[in-house]
Amino acid sequence: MSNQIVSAVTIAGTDPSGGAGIQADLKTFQEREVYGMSVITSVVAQNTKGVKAVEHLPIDFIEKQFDAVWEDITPHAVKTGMIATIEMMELIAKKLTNSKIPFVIDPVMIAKSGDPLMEEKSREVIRDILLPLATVVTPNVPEAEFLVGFSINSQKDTEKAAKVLVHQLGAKAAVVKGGHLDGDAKDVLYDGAQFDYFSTKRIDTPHTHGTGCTFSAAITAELAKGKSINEAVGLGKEFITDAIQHSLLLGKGNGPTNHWGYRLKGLPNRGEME
Ligand SMILES: Nc1ncnc2c1ncn2[C@@H]1O[C@H](COP(=O)(O)OP(=O)(O)O)[C@@H](O)[C@H]1O
Ligand SMILES: Cc1ncc(COP(=O)(O)O)c(N)n1
Repeated sequence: MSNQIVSAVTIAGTDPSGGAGIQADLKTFQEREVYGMSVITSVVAQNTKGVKAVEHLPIDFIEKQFDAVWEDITPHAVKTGMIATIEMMELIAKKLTNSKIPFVIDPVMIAKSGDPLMEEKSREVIRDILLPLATVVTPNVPEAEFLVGFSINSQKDTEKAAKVLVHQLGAKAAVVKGGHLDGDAKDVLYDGAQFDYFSTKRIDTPHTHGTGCTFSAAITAELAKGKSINEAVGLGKEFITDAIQHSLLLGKGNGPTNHWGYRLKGLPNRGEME
């Protein structure tokens, strides 16, 4: 792929304050040297303090955006973030059923601020019609609990959930993220054959707005380049850790991560520099 421009597309909602959603995904693609494209599902009036309003785009307009990308520039990988309604999920399933490119699903349900980003009745539909198409699904603990139907309180539960996501719900691989558990930030990857663990010390910061979006976008970018699932998750984990470590002191709530944080490796974080 050395002379080829690698591209990826994100299908998701927006964050005008720039830390999550489409904006976080495109910044991440850019930092990973992947040409980023987007299909917007919902326009969200939100910032680091929370969600103020949501407008879903009409389904035929989402389809027009999708077709505008695909008829012109075939992406090397695709990811989904916020997909709020059943109709949006059915559209994406229709479009991606015979797709051969890697497909990362970040099953966004509730923002860190506690605001719902997916209609409750859609949760079973993403599980039933989209998960079987996923190359990698990247739920956080509450999302994984909903998808598998049992609570997750330990590493054993996390491993059990990852197995269910693959063997019963049809994803090729699952990363259950440990951001919401106590202790180290330990993510568990299961690829249908073995477990791999990606763990870092928990960084003591409230500035984690958009961490899930950024992590899954980095994984998508690496899969677009042809990396294996294991390599892509490892690189994604390094990327999100540096982004949290050097998170920006922006906003009045839970601030955004720093998408160029990897360039500051080894340097003091912003808080220490102040
Ligand atoms: N405080 C933290 N310190 C280090 N890593 C974190 C922290 N919070 C989340 N992560 C990591 O960020 C990634 C996204 O996880 P998470 O925040 O759980 O996602 P989501 O945004 O979907 O809730 C995971 O790799 C997780 O381990
Ligand atoms: C459009 C959109 N997609 C995803 C998230 C989740 O990000 P987080 O859980 O960090 O708030 C968000 N806030 N907005």
